[in-house]
Amino acid sequence: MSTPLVETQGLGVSFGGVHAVNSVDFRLETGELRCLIGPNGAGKSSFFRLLCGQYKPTRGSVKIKGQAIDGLQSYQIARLGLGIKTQVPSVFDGLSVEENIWLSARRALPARAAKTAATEAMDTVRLSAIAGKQVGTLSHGQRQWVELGIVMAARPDLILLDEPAAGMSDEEVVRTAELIREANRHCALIVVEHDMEFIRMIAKTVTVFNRGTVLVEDTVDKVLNDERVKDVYLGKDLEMRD
Ligand SMILES: Nc1ncnc2c1ncn2[C@@H]1O[C@H](COP(=O)(O)OP(=O)(O)OP(=O)(O)O)[C@@H](O)[C@H]1O
Repeated sequence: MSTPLVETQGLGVSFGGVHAVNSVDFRLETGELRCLIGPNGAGKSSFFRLLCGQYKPTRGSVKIKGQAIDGLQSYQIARLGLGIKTQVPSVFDGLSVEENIWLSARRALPARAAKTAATEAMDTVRLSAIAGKQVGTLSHGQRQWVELGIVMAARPDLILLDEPAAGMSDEEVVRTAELIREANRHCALIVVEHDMEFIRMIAKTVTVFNRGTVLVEDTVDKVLNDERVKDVYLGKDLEMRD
């Protein structure tokens, strides 16, 4: 079997008596698109933070491309090919969409490769029509897409997205789903999201967290019909769009 892009074994982090993440064995292949769901407090954000080195594990390990990341700083983990939209290093409101995306590419790559990567990222997020617009003047949805373009421009192998559809209109959600599928032609993604309809639009495999552990991992249809999943969401609406 080939080396997975991400692999965790027995991964856990605790805060006092709270086991935010507990004994998680997780595997993501190169180029995969995976959604993480789970009720509030299930451990999804903590798991993300462990993957990018923001939290140090209390137990277990995280490997990216076969390399253990313990002891590495976040910037060193980013150099392994990890892009995180919630941590877009710098979005300059006074610069244009294109300038922001180009700067991100140039920070990560030599000049020639940066030009290609920036052009590709602009294509992926379909913002050519507003390439010259100042980012500070954009709508919430457009800004999210610019941020995705900024992450894409650095040519990561894996992007972590935390609730990319939050606060968006139905139309923006559909477009965001399309952009994520497009981004997935270039790299793997792990997406944490509460909006189940959005998950249906993008997901193949879904990992369900509950109380810090992986409850189920399966196709989106099987997961959404799984009695155990329905149980953990009991009393909380599975957020469905009409
Ligand atoms: N830095 C921290 N200090 C103390 N407790 C924490 C910390 N980070 C997470 N926790 C606790 O760990 C548990 C899991 O939290 P986490 O934010 O990872 O869940 P989540 O699935 O992302 O929830 P949500 O969907 O509400 O964002 C919660 O009980 C939370 O209070």
